[in-house]
Amino acid sequence: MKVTVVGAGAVGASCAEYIAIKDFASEVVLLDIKEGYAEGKAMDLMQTASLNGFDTKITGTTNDYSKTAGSDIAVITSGIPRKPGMTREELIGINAGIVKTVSSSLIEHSPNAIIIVVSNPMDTMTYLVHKTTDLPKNRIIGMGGALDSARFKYRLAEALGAPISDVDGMVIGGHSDKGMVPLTRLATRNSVPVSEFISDERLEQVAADTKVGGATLTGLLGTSAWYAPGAAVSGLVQAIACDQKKIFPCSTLLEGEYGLNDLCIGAPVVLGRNGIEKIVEIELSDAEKAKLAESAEGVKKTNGLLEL
Ligand SMILES: NC(=O)c1ccc[n+]([C@@H]2O[C@H](COP(=O)([O-])OP(=O)(O)OC[C@H]3O[C@@H](n4cnc5c(N)ncnc54)[C@H](O)[C@@H]3O)[C@@H](O)[C@H]2O)c1
Ligand SMILES: O=C(O)C[C@H](O)C(=O)O
Repeated sequence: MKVTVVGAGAVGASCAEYIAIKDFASEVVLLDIKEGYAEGKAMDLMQTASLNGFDTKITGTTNDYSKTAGSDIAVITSGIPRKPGMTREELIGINAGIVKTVSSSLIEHSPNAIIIVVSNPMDTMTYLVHKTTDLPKNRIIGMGGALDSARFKYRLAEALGAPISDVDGMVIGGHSDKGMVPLTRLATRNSVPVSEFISDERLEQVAADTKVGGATLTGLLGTSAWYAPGAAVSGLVQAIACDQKKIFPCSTLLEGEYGLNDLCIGAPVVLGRNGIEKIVEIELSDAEKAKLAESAEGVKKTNGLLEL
């Protein structure tokens, strides 16, 4: 199993590290446009192999896509991150050009690869890959919901005073400060609805904190987060590589599901060796449907800024 990660910056390197530590891939290729950077990150990571006990071979290259040839999975993290006070949508001007070039170079050398898009604004970048390549929809996956759901579970555990392993929950919708839809109604603590333990007001606060999870970290760090994003990407890569058939909320092209069309937005999907093997349609309440429709409007507005 060969995995390429384009962008050896904060998220790309974190994702490569988690993939290697889980030891399911034979090879991870890091590619960056900055001279020597991916090679340096790869060497540093390889020097953790004996310490962390993995055999995955990590190599780096400066923009040489021939080194990525034959990849089974390719992750796109290249692009600029936001700074405090910015929205993800403001990154579209620079990142759209990068994602378009990178996806075309990746596919040229790895025509069978499954592409995972991470660069922001992620739902729009995922849509851009659909619009500018001829890959089938199951092989284009946007990562956002897996991360947002991990943040939701963190906030839920905090509010409940419970261990995170006791908590389950999912965030669907757009990966944006306003567009996320944390499904509070369906969140559970060991199969019991969380509303049995905390007030509606506290649950609303959990949802609000989840939605600004990325912005909160950007304010603290001066740039956006990388550990949880990297771990979330590695989870998707592992589900595909190991044909796990796990459900994650991912940005996927909707063609009528949830009453939505012609956009990529977060919805639960089954991930296996063929990428997105099924879009799972869960019964939403009227309030949840309205929030998802509003989120979709926001994503479509950003998609409208693309020069297609
Ligand atoms: N979808 C998500 O949940 C999520 C989570 C975190 C970050 N992000 C996004 O991921 C992107 C990367 O974030 P980061 O913190 O790793 O940024 P970073 O600046 O640390 O790394 C980005 C890397 O991309 C490289 N790069 C730029 N143009 C390139 C090109 N054409 N080809 C190859 N490499 C190129 C840069 O040299 C840099 O090393 C940002 O757009 C950020 O907003 C998304
Ligand atoms: O917040 C950001 O800009 C990066 C990423 O989308 C995140 O949620 O951490």
